[in-house]
Amino acid sequence: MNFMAKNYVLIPNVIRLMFDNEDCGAREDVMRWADGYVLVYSIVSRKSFNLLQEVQKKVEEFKKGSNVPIVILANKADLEHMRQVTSEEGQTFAISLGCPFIELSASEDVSDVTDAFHALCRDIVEYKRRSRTFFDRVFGAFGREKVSS
Ligand SMILES: Nc1nc2c(ncn2[C@@H]2O[C@H](COP(=O)(O)OP(=O)(O)OP(=O)(O)O)[C@@H](O)[C@H]2O)c(=O)[nH]1
Repeated sequence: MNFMAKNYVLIPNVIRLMFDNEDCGAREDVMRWADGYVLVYSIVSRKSFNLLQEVQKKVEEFKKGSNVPIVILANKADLEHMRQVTSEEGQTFAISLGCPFIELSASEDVSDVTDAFHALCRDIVEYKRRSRTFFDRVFGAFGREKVSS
């Protein structure tokens, strides 16, 4: 998936991390360099929702409270009869982080998943634009001119 916006072409490198246990060891470097995160839990698993909150704390720790882009995905919405986590709980969590919340069924409509990644890409572009420093803006452009000449 390519995502273009003004001065950026974003080529997402999607790495799937599973947090089924407490050991984050080898994944820590990946979590550190990521530009954004899609955090997924299953509405039929209270455990996955609880774990997600732990993962979010790790993200905050690695990114030093920099409000890095996150999208919360609540998967398996087709299994309503087995639901363990209410939509409100997911929504409240997302609101507390100030990030988008999408409840979906990956098995019923994959386009919702694509939309979620697009939303994240848009947030990453905006985040990078906002976090460019004065020196990046002035000398970044100057540096590029030198390289291309
Ligand atoms: N009904 C339903 N099943 C799903 C959905 N998304 C994934 N699954 C199924 O859940 C199972 C696990 O999917 P995986 O993609 O392996 O995900 P995982 O992270 O290993 O998740 P879990 O095994 O559920 O902890 C597979 O059988 C998928 O087909 C969904 O939206 N609805």
